[in-house]
Order: sequence, then structure tokens, then C-alpha cells
Amino acid sequence: MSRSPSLPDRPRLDLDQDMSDEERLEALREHFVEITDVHEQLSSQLETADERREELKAEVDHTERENEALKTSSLYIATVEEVADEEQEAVVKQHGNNQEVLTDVSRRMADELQAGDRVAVNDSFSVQTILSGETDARAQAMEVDASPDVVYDDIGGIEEQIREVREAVEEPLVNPAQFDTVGIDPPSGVLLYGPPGTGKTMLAKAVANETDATFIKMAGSELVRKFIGEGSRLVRDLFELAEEREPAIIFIDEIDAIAAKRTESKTSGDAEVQRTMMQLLSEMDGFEARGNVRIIAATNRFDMLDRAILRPGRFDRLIEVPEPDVEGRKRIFEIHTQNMNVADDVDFETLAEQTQGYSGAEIESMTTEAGMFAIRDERTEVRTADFEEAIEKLENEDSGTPVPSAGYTAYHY
Ligand SMILES: Nc1ncnc2c1ncn2[C@@H]1O[C@H](COP(=O)(O)OP(=O)(O)OP(=O)(O)O)[C@@H](O)[C@H]1O
Repeated sequence: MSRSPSLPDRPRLDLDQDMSDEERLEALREHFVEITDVHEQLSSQLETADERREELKAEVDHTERENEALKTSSLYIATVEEVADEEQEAVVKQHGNNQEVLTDVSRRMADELQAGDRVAVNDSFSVQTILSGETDARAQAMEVDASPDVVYDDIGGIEEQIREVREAVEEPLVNPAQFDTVGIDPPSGVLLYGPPGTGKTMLAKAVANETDATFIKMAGSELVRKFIGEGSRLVRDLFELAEEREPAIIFIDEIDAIAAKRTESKTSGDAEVQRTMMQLLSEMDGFEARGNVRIIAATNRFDMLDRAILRPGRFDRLIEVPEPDVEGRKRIFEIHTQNMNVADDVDFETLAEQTQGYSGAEIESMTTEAGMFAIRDERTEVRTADFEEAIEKLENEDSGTPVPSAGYTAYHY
């Protein structure tokens, strides 16, 4: 905000009894000149303030008109495809009918708009407003990470699964020619299944990191819960975004939420989920042309999946990510205590033996809990007793031993 200029000092007239008439006259003249000067300064400040007031009034009028227009007319949602800054033009594509239009935009709008923005347009396709993050379902429903920082070494106990994922996802991205030479198609999609917290998301992020691909995650459950009516459009957007950002890894978490077996009930919610799944299937069927985009999905509920998504050309490589065995748990303890100040006597092998049935995520939260016990005790070193207390606490919270999530069924192929 601009600060108002300070007012000039008020001129003082100093007359005293002892002055001669000439001196008084001189003082009065000088005072007159000073007053005239101050008057001029004030007039000029007043003029500037008047101009500023006019400008602000014009801005208020404009905003009020915009506001009225927004309130009274229906607006349509569109995505900006291209912006020509110089020409003050933008190509926008209206959602629903996919109509593409070249439209004029103001200088300010041209500066602010970026390809990919969602905007509200009026009947004549004039861009009224850029939709913020809150209103942009696409931004909300998808987590985009240009360079995730997980590496394979951060994942413990699932070396075989890492090898399989590398073969099915990494190889086609970094060395597509070998598939051509041998004359086979790489797997279309990889489905990771297994109990929660075993490293499925980490695995997908690590492949993206290793192949310098953008990681784009969409959670199936959110599509169904939060974006009712937008599911199939968001799935289409997901694949479009992946193509824009290729090489890219699409990761659909909790795919069971959109690809569950059909049930008897025919509620409108089911129809919507069904449409979302059909969109996913049709995107995957047109997948070959997509080149540098690989798709990974994950589920804790393999038993619930509609078999249609497992057909060749869709999720045709199934990889089970089980709970870690004792060796795996030891490794996960080591990974998550790397940056902790752990006492020399802490034996991860024993801890691994004591934590049968724990997932990687549970082991991670246990190490944090052990650190908290040390802090509560005003120590800087984490001891065996802290880990044991943490195990006890988690077991009490889980009312006994931790169990794999209810309903999880392992299917072996
Ligand atoms: N195998 C593992 N090695 C190391 N850390 C792990 C492992 N599995 C899980 N973790 C820890 O647990 C956190 C959650 O794991 P992640 O999100 O990958 O599990 P997930 O299998 O995708 O779970 P969900 O099915 O609940 O989405 C990770 O950020 C990591 O800190």
C-alpha cells in the first residue's frame, strides 16, 4: 500500500515588540511567501489524492461489476491449454463437451494464466476467474511430485518385489528397445497388493525417482468419497496430465474403491463408481500409445477386485507385497534408526523377533515412539528399554498383537 505524503510544516510568524516597522513588514512578506509555498504544496498533494481516489473508485466499480457478473451468470469450467502472452490470447477447453476455443484475455489475466489452470468462463468463453487450489478438484485429487526422494535402499525386506517392479516398470522406461528387439510388449500395469503399510507407495515413488519420472498419485477412495460426479473426468485428467509430464508413473492407491466387484445393489453411487472404473479401463486399453507413462496400482483388498481390471493389457503383472519377515523387520529397524542416536547395546535382531506381524509403517512409528520415551526421560540416546516400552505401548493400543488389516486375503499367482 502506498503511504500518504507527509504534510508540509505550518510556517511560523515571529514578530516581537522591539521590531521596527520595516522589519515587521519584511517578516510579514517572508511569511506570505512561505504560506503561498505551503499552499502550492498542499494543492498539489490534494490533486494527487483526488487522482488516486478516482483510480480506486474505478477499481471498486470494476470489481463490483465482475462480482455481479459472477453472481448472476452461470459459468462453465474449462482448462487452459495454451497462453499467448504477447497476443493476450488463450486456448481454453471446456469440460464436458471438450470444445476448444481461442479467447481474448486481459493483460493481467495473460500474465497470471498458465497452461493447465482450471478457469471459469462465461457464455462467450471470456475467462472470468482462475479457480484456486481449493476449487480445483484436479489439484486436490492428485498428488504430483516431480522428483520423489525415496530410493530403493530406503525400503526394507521386499528385495524380490523391488526386483520385479524394476523389471516391469523401470526397464520399459529406460530401455524400451530391448522389448522391441525381443518382440514382446512390456506389462501394461502393475498391481501391488498386500497389507497396509508394507511399502507399496514407497516402491512406486522409488521407481519414479530412479527413472527421473514424475510421480502422480491418485487415491481411489478419495475419488469416490470427495469428488462425487467427477470421478471419470478426473481419471481422464490423470492420464492427460501423465502424458503432459512424461516420463511419468501413475500410482492409483486403494484401487479397490473404484474397481470393486459389482454388487447387487444399484444405487446411483454404484453407477458413478462404475463409470469411473469404465473410464480407467478405457484409458488403460488405449495405453500402448502412451509411451513413457507407466501405471502402478495398489490395494489392501485384492479379494474385492473386479477381475476385469486384471485382464491382459490392463493390470497384468501382480506383485504381492507381504508383511516383512524377521530379516526384513531387522532391515526396516535399521533404516528408520539411521538418523537416531541409538545406544550400542540395542539389538535390532532381537527387536525384529519381538515384532512378528508388524508392518514397515508400524515399525517406523515404533522407532519414533522409542525416541519420544528417551526425550520424556530427558536423554539424548535411545535405549533398548525405550524400544521395548514402545512395543508394549503399540501392542496395548492395538489391544494385543498387531494383525494384518481385516479382510486382507493373499492370493498367490
Ligand atoms: N518395507 C518398508 N521399508 C521401510 N519403511 C517402510 C516399509 N514399509 C512401510 N514403511 C514405512 O511406512 C510408511 C508407509 O508406507 P507406504 O505408504 O509405502 O505403505 P503402503 O503399503 O503403501 O500402505 P497403504 O496400503 O496403507 O497405502 C513409509 O513412509 C515408511 O516410512
